[in-house]
Amino acid sequence: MKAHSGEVGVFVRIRPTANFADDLIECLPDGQTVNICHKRDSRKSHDSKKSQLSCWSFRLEGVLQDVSQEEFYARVCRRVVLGALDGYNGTVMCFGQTGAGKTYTITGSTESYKQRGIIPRALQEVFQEVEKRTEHAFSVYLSYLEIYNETLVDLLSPRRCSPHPSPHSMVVMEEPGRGVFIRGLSLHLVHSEEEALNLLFEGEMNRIIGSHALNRNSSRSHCIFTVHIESRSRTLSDAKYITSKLNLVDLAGSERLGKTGSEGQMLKEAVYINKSLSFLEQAILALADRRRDHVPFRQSKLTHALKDSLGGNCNTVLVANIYGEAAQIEETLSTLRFASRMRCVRTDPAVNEHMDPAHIKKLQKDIQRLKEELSICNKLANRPSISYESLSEAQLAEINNQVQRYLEGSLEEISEQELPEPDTEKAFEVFKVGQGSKINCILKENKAVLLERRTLLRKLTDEVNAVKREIDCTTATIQQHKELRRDQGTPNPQLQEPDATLLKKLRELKARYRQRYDVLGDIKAEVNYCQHLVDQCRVRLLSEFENWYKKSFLVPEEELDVTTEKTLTEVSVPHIYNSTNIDSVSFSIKQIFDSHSAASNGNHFCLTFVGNVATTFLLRRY
Ligand SMILES: Nc1ncnc2c1ncn2[C@@H]1O[C@H](COP(=O)(O)OP(=O)(O)OP(=O)(O)O)[C@@H](O)[C@H]1O
Repeated sequence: MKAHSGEVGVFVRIRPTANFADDLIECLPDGQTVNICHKRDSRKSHDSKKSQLSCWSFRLEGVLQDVSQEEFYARVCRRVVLGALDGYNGTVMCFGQTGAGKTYTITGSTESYKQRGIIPRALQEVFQEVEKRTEHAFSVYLSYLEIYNETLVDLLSPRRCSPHPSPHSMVVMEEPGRGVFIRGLSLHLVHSEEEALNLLFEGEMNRIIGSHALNRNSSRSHCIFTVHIESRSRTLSDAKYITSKLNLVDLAGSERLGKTGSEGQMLKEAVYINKSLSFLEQAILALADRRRDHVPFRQSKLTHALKDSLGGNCNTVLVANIYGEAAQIEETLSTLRFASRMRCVRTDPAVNEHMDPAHIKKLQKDIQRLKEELSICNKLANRPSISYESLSEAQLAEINNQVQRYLEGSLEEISEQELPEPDTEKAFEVFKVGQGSKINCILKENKAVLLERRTLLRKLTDEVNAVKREIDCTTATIQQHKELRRDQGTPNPQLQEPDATLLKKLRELKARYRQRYDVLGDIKAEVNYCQHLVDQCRVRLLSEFENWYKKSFLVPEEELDVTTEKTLTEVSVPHIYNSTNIDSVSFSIKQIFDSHSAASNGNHFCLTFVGNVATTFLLRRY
């Protein structure tokens, strides 16, 4: 799903009633506008029967009247649910007066499957998607929070059965990287729609039982059902994973205190509800006002718990439930005012991506192990040591140079194998002019022959292609002549003079083509053979270098017995300077070279030149 950057999606849902106030509520055919007319008693008028008519127009994302639960879910919630599976936080929140249909919308009617609400449909969709999206491994957790009179209640708490459940142990917390969460609220891992629905029913049941036990009205609380989703790629073994929260919120009904005539417990409940809804409204006003940099989220448990679920990086949808009877017109009006304010809240949904440090460590270990395995495989396959490290600047420059020359045509092939590891680069140069000089010379010669043969091959190919083009052209001309004469009705077209010349030319061209083609075949075979020789030489050069390098640099110190005077062994210089950097070897050799004899560790060495190259040296020890 694409992030819907913009404003909060605000929808109006009208509860069906036989007494719909047609004269006061008008839903326009655009499906987005609802007009409300309200007759108020005129205070100024002495005649109490006289009343003033005021009208308001509200334009929202959608006004839904007489829509089924299925259609409502599809139009309003599906995108938010799918977004949550892609890593976007989502909130669907129902607001409205008591009895306007919030619970019906969020949970649905228990009477029929068809009338199930947003939560069961969202759970079904989540698990259907989890099945479909096989390239990701999903973990789904559920939590169910109730806020009653500023007290947090865990509707799925495993400790609910305890005789002293402690509702005060839960606290709304905020942590960088984790956002807002409720410390102490239980999270339940679910693997299927069925498991998830069982938890939903359990939570509903706990809500009813709790309200009976504590003598309170179950619909006088706010409820937040949250689906926590975590997903990791099964195909990419990266340490990234995404998380999201899908909050499905059933707010307590808003109502006027005076209207209900509540007292006692009911009055207390109504005061708490109105307070928290008014704080919600204040938070929304602050969110909608871009000049404000402080939003008073902490004024109530509800706003604090919903801090990162109202606008911001969240896909937020508000459902304003209204009851379209004339007696409820004031509540309808206030619900729609709240809804239109919510429309001004901006959202900028973003995927919640995280890095897993434990996974990074595991990947580092895997890389190390794989490198070791690879190195063993290379050794067993007698392959020269291959570097899997990123290339040095010098190597990159060399590759660029080779590519450039290849494109210009002065280089026949780009040779990756000739780029040894940075540590061994200098050693390789020494080896090529020293012990490996013979095979290196052969390689160079073979390469030169290969280059020359390839150039010839290219020349011949061009020639053969040119002859072929000429043949095609001559054939086409002869054909054109034939057709022209046939159209003109000229007798015996084959014997025309111009054609005889063309046919002769065609015969000559074909003969040349055959001859050149045969030569081309021979040259191709030669190129293949030379290529084979070059490859062989290259492998030999590199494997000999590897052996030399191992002997020279990697032989353990204790194996170096230079005290036996009798043995006459030829050792290359780096062997003596075991594990010494090649620069210091070159420097030391220069010193030895100056004196033509050297004493090191009490042993005598004699410097020998191989060929005429001063940089090629062997030490003879006695
Ligand atoms: N769209 C609808 N279609 C059919 N019946 C509905 C619809 N909306 C609400 N009702 C019915 O209206 C009654 C009141 O709805 P509901 O309990 O959902 O209201 P509420 O806003 O949650 O109230 P409260 O704030 O008291 O919890 C229920 O019997 C419900 O089945």
